[in-house]
Amino acid sequence: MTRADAPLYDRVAFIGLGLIASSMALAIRQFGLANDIVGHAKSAETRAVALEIGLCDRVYATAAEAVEGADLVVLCVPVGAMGEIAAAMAPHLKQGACVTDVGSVKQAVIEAVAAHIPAGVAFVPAHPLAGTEHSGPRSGFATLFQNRWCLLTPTEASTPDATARLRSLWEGMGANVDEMDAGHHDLVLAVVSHTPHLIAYTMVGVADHLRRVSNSEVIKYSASGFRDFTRIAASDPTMWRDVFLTNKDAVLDILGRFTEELFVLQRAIRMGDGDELHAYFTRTRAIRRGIIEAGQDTSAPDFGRVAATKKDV
Ligand SMILES: NC(=O)c1ccc[n+]([C@@H]2O[C@H](COP(=O)([O-])OP(=O)(O)OC[C@H]3O[C@@H](n4cnc5c(N)ncnc54)[C@H](O)[C@@H]3O)[C@@H](O)[C@H]2O)c1
Ligand SMILES: O=C(O)C(=O)C[C@]1(C(=O)O)C=C[C@@H](O)C=C1
Repeated sequence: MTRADAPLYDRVAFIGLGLIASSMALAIRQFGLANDIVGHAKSAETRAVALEIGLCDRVYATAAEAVEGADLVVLCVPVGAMGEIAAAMAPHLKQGACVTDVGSVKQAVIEAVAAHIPAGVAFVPAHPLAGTEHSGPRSGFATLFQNRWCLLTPTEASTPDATARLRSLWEGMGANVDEMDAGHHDLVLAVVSHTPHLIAYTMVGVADHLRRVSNSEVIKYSASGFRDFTRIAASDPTMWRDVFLTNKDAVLDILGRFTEELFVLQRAIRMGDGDELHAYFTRTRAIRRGIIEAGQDTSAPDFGRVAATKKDV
């Protein structure tokens, strides 16, 4: 990636200075996508870190102060906190500004935020499909979004100009951008991200109940599959609590289907039905290969890897 010919925004304001905001701030600086970066974090310690490591030019103790004069406002807080923040900052937004967010769930964010957006301000929800299990201002890195998807779910308050500019920002940070309906987004993410996280949390919980996570055996022998589950299960508890509370219907739908599939495999194992198991695993292997052939970044140890055979990784 090279620097942009001209910055896309004069001032960008980040509300919440964790993994996604810090990665965006670093990428925006590296690729010259904005002139001025400001931020709001609740904690004085986070604000101090953001200045110390050069994420922000200025930091503010309130969202209202941070958004004053900003051309782009990026909400980077857990999904459950978006509505409260939107209400507090709304009267201070500049005319002509664009508000976006990076929440992992889209319908709930739109419901919580859209009503607060004043006339003359655009609102373009977004979701980068990139992350790690780490949190906070020191966890970001400028290459997080390279060759990853960012999904935009435009609303009635998304003007074509604001949407096109935001698309350019994500492309400028290395992402591939698609647009889709928020409800469809939430269903797709329930399949590819939310339910897999729940399964990882559950599997680590099972091992914990067996009292073998903290003692030597599980740690010592968890070289591959289980270790990937523990990475995922180390993700931020607040963020994921909010994801499950706000994408409830889609997750419960996919979880129901997951349970049915699990019973199919459970029955095959009980009945000694090797053909069923082999056919099933052949289908899942093909999915992994399809992802690789489609050129998706599989560098992070992810669910595709858990579902693949050892020969593939
Ligand atoms: N971590 C991921 O893998 C990932 C990927 C894509 C999108 N997201 C989404 O991005 C958003 C941010 O996630 P993150 O990983 O950067 O989290 P993070 O925990 O690293 O950072 C979140 C920040 O928000 C702050 N915050 C929480 N409530 C707040 C409030 N009421 N007012 C002000 N600040 C508040 C926290 O103090 C923290 O600094 C979430 O909505 C999440 O769903 C996360
Ligand atoms: O790689 C990880 O650690 C992630 O969990 C990232 C991941 C995902 O791929 O499911 C998690 C949540 C997001 O909303 C987007 C991306």
